[in-house]
Amino acid sequence: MKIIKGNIIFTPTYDKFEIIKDGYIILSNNKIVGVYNEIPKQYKNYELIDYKDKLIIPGMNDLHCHAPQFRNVGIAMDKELLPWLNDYTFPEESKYKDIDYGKKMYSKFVKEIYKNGTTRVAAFATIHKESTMKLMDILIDSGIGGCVGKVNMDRNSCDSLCEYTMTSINDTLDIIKRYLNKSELVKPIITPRFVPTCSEILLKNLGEIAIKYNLPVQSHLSENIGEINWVKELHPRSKFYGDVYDSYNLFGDTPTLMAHCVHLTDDEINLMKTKNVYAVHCPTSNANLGSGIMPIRKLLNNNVKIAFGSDVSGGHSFSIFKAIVYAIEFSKLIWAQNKEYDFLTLSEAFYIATKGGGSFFGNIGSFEKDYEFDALVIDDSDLNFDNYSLLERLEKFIYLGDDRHIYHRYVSGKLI
Ligand SMILES: O=c1[nH]c(=O)c2nc[nH]c2[nH]1
Repeated sequence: MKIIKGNIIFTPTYDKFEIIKDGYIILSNNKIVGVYNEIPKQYKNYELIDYKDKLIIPGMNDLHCHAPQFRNVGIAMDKELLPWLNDYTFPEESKYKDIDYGKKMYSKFVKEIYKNGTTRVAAFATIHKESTMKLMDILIDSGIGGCVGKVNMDRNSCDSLCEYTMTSINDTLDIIKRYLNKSELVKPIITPRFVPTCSEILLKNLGEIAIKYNLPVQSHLSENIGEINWVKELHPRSKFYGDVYDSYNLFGDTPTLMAHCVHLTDDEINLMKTKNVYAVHCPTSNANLGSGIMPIRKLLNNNVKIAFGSDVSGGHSFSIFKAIVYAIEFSKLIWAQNKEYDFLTLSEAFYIATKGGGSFFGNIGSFEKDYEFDALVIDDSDLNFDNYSLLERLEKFIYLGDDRHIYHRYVSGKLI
């Protein structure tokens, strides 16, 4: 048992912050027993870690990013999705055939997400088996939790990234066998890159593997109009983009993340809701690649699960705090044009970054009883120069802070 003391802030629900000044979080192993104003008598003698006036908040969950695009973060944003993939992204990802390059760049990537307060991540690797396993090992060593996908693509890619279908399937199976039980915190995830780069036979096999091993799925959905039209051409009988994944058991038959979701049809939204498919909102990427703005209020009104993704390197920031800010700002731009859709509040965005995204991994992202203790300790002393309330301090840190304000990071009860 352990006791953590400080100014505790979290969002059990979308609509409100729970704030406990000088409060106590009681931990039993990696899980939360409760949050209290005073230490209950029976716990008085346990070890206490006193963070004094610092803020203690849940860790950030990044539910969509591309680790092998590390080199390209902050550059090469002058094109829309499909030419951007061909001209900048695929050439960079091809380099991960070289395991030493993979090791070097994946180490930098993991350091960067660690710095920015990400405690759980869902990451795309590349098609390359050896480099993908390196990324998994580096993540395991870092203490950050999450899942990593070997990317599958066997058509419509450059030669260096176009796999033989059977190689794609066998390499995926090999990684699953090696990593399914290697770590409690880092697991494999089935990762068809997106419909245009996956043949039907590949999609069919990946759906079967996901179900057989009960593995989650991650991919891209309805990000860009050119991409959506291409999917229509490739699959003329499908009702909408997500219907292609659905027909191969890759749309909610196991827990599923679909990144972007900018241009969804109403039927697609309904299916996402019915099958509990997460829409992963990647606001900076959607802006940088000119894809559009995810209609977040419409999705929330339709009870679709939402998480945030940094989507590096379409996105230029590793910080999920920045995703919170951009998501709020973009929702205000939509609201300014159409008052039918209320903008996102701070508590809603904070909930999405913590408990919303965390729910993909289990009881993660809140300080309620039985949640795993994933947390950030924030030292905002240089931002806290007047009589700000605790909520104002959090807001100021979210808008103005950076990794230098993150004093400690916990994942599943362990200081990392
Ligand atoms: O933003 C994106 N980044 C990618 O790497 C990608 N691949 C397919 N679709 C994609 N969208």
